[in-house]
Amino acid sequence: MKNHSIDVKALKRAPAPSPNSDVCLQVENLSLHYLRSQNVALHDVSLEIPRQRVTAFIGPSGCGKSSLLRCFNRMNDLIEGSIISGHVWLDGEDVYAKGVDVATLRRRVGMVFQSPNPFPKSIYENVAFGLRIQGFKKKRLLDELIERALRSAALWDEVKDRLNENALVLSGGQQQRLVIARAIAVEPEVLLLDEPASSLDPISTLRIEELIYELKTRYTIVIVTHNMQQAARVSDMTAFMNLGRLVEFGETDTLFTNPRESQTEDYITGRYG
Ligand SMILES: Nc1ncnc2c1ncn2[C@@H]1O[C@H](COP(=O)(O)OP(=O)(O)OP(=O)(O)O)[C@@H](O)[C@H]1O
Repeated sequence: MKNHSIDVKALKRAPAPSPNSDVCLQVENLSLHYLRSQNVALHDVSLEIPRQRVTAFIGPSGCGKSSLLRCFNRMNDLIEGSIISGHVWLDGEDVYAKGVDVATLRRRVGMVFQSPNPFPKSIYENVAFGLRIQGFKKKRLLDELIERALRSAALWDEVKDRLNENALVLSGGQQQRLVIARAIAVEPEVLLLDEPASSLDPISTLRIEELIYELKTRYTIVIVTHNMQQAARVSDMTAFMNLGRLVEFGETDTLFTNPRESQTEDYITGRYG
């Protein structure tokens, strides 16, 4: 893929941080600016995302939550005119280093968006998609891996007898679990969830939240949510952002019950703005 939008020169070389097995993603002095936008989207953000835990990004609309999430698998590369500086390290590897294979990075750091976006193909083919790209061809192995992914996404029992039906006939909640199955089929290390339940009804939302709880035993999960109750329910760590800055980051229980910063307190108590 042509990398036309990242100002690589702006990324100064920095020594790799010392490896820490509890930390999956390290973000260091990360700033991001979109040429088409007046505001700086991210301003000097530094934080460490713990491994196999759920980290939630909360904050008012436009504060940079999704932009930060997209830096983790270089989805911002796809936005022409994004200028980034600072560092993101995945397991000690610089995500923005010259020569990084972005397709491999995106396999390691999977992403699920707000609206379910299955391909207009069968349920089976949706989950097979990434596996085929990875070179899996044998039907028996594919069947096994697809069943495993659908079971992990708590969808197998609902679709096992209709794997050849078009994915678009599934309900919104089922489609979102299918997209999660598609992401986890290729065994990523990190799962980025950008408001994964915001278009779903309360029961489907609950299923996604239960699923997140189960998946964190195997994956590092980062979720963007507008729903503070959801952040409090599903996450271990929470980052509160405002105007492109990371205001506060800490254990979810502490951040919601005893925030350090008055801005955080104003936001979580609804006094913001
Ligand atoms: N593709 C883009 N092109 C130009 N500017 C953008 C683009 N995407 C986001 N921005 C700008 O970057 C800033 C941060 O946006 P971002 O979507 O990351 O915030 P957010 O906290 O996720 O918002 P929301 O909660 O409303 O989804 C905003 O000022 C936004 O207008």
